[in-house]
Amino acid sequence: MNNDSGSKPAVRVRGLRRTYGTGHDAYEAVRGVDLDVPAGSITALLGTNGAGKTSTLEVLEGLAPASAGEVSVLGLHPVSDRAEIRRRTGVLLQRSGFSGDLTVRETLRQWSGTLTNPRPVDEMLGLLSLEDRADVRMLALSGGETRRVDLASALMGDPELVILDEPTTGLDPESRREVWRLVDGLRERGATVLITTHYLEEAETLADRLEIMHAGQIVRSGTPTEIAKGHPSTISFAPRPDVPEDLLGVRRVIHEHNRTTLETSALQDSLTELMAWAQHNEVRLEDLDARSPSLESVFLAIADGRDPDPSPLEVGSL
Ligand SMILES: Nc1ncnc2c1ncn2[C@@H]1O[C@H](COP(=O)(O)OP(=O)(O)OP(=O)(O)O)[C@@H](O)[C@H]1O
Repeated sequence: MNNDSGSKPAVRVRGLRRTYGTGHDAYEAVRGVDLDVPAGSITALLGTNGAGKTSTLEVLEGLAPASAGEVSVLGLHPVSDRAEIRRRTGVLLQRSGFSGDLTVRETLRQWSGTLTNPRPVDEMLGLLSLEDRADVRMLALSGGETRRVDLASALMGDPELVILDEPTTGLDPESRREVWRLVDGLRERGATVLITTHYLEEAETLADRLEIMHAGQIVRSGTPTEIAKGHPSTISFAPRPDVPEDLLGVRRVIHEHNRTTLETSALQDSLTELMAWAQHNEVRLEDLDARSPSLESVFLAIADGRDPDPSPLEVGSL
């Protein structure tokens, strides 16, 4: 693979805006996105439904023009240099564009004919565990199998940059893990990967960097640990309306119908005091759970508007 992008980001986006429709019907789906995808990294673009991830990717892929802003992909312009970018990039769209009449092998063979330096069809069939489906027509495949053919075609040209829009949606847990191994392997080959996903575990497992998008903007950037840092840890148990609210480190006590949750900035201190209170009052805390801040808690806070700092934040640079 010829990765000559040096230390420059493989993808650089500044002030990207994208509007659908015009006049009264205009809707701005992307509202000033800045994004760097470092060369050789796996970067995950995460977001709530309708956050603008696909709308952003479509501009990078040269499928749609930006309303405003600057975009460079492998140092090139997504529209005017589209042919060159396509040669060096593997793209997995959300929807497959292959005809249903051809078999899997015929589909990949046909696709292979459009590439400059394709990896062998049989190698791709093996890589995606599709050998025993090779002679089945595309229309007879399951959703997960179709997704794997799409992925095989995206990776066949041994691309420098791989853009994967929800690569594991519709896959069972085992196939999902296979795809993770495959994506991880791309990093070892020196490729740059930009992936969108709804699965937080996927983003945490795979990505070097996360970009969290909400309502058309990037609201958090950094490694999973950096992003979770600063968010509260939680201690929760079966409902206890009598639990003291002034335990060391506790910022907030949430009483829900089936659970009491303490948010704390000092997990061990709060837990120690809670246990002392429980012992002193002979209280048994049923279904006790204590956890450090997770990407999930940050994501949920963003999704339901509880994000303590909704302004764009470059956590990684702190
Ligand atoms: N062709 C279109 N015309 C008008 N609005 C659109 C169009 N395509 C997308 N949108 C709107 O733009 C917003 C962003 O959509 P987009 O598909 O980019 O989000 P997403 O982050 O990829 O969402 P999801 O995770 O649900 O796939 C949504 O509110 C969507 O309804």
